[in-house]
Amino acid sequence: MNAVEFHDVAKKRKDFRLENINMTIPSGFVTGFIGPNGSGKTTTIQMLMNLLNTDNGEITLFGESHKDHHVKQRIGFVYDDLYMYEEFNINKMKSFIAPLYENWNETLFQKYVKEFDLPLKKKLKHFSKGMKMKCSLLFALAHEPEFIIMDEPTSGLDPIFRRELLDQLQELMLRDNQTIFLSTHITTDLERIADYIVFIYKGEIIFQKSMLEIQEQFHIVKGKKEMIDADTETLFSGIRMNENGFSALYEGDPHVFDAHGEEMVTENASLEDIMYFLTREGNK
Ligand SMILES: Nc1ncnc2c1ncn2[C@@H]1O[C@H](COP(=O)(O)OP(=O)(O)OP(=O)(O)O)[C@@H](O)[C@H]1O
Repeated sequence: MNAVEFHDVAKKRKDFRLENINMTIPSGFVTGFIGPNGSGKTTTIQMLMNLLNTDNGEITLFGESHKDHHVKQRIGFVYDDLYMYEEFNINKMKSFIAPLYENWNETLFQKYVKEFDLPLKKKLKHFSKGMKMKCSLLFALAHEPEFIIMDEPTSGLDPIFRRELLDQLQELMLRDNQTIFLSTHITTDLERIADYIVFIYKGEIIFQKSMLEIQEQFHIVKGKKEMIDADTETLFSGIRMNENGFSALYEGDPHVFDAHGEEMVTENASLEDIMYFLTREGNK
C-alpha cells in the first residue's frame, strides 16, 4: 500500500523544469528524498502538499486526490519557514492551528513542549532556527498524523537533538506504523533510519530504491590509476583520479573484481558517494 503516488507529474518554473515525476512513498516506512541544491525537492514537496499547482500528471494521497482537503488531517508537515506566524507566540499559534484538526491531542502537545524545551510566550521571530524547526515539529506531531512529511528537518538542529529526533521518528514508525518522507542533505541521517531512497537530480528522478538494494548495488572501487583505460572506464558510473590512483562508483556485483586481488579494493558506497559520483560534471 502506498501513502503517496506521483504519476507523470510535471512542473515548469522560470528556468527549471520537473519532468515525468513518477514515484511512490510506501506506507509504514521511512523514505528519504535526496538530491543536490536546486534539484527540485522542495518544489516536489510543495506540489504534494498542494501549495503549488502541477502543470501535468496526478498525485494521490492515501488513494485520493492530494487536493482533497480531508486528507490533510492525516498529514504532519514539518518545514523551517514559519514566516506567517513570526509575530505569534506558541500559545497564539495553537489557538489558530488546534481547531483545524479533529485529532488534536493536547496532552501530547504539552508533552512535546516540555521535551523540546520551547517557550510558550516568546514571539516566533525571536526563535533560533532550531527552535523554529522544533516548533514546526511540535505542531505536526500534536495532531497525531499517519504520515509525516519533512523538508530539511534536521538542518538547523544541534547534533544531540538531531539524534534524539531520529530515534523518536524511528520509534513512531515502529510503534504506530508511521509513514515518513523526509528531504535532507544530511545523508548519514538517512543511513540511520531510511528504508527507501528517492534520488532527484535536475528535476528528474534518478532512482527510487530500498536501502538494501542500494547497499547491494552500489560499490566504491579503488585501485592504481594504470588500471583505468578506455575499456575499464566504461565499467564505472563515475571515476575520480588522483595522484595515487582512482576511486570509482560501480553498479553491480563487486566480486567481478576479486581476480585483481589486493590491487583493487571494493567497499559499500555511502549515499554521499553515490550522489557525488552520479552528479559530478564530466564524471568520467
Ligand atoms: N518561487 C520560485 N519561482 C521560480 N523558480 C523557483 C522558485 N522556487 C524555486 N525555484 C527554482 O526551482 C528549482 C528547484 O528548487 P527547489 O527549491 O525545489 O530545489 P531543492 O532540491 O529543494 O534545493 P535545495 O536543496 O537547495 O533546498 C531551482 O532552480 C529554483 O531556482
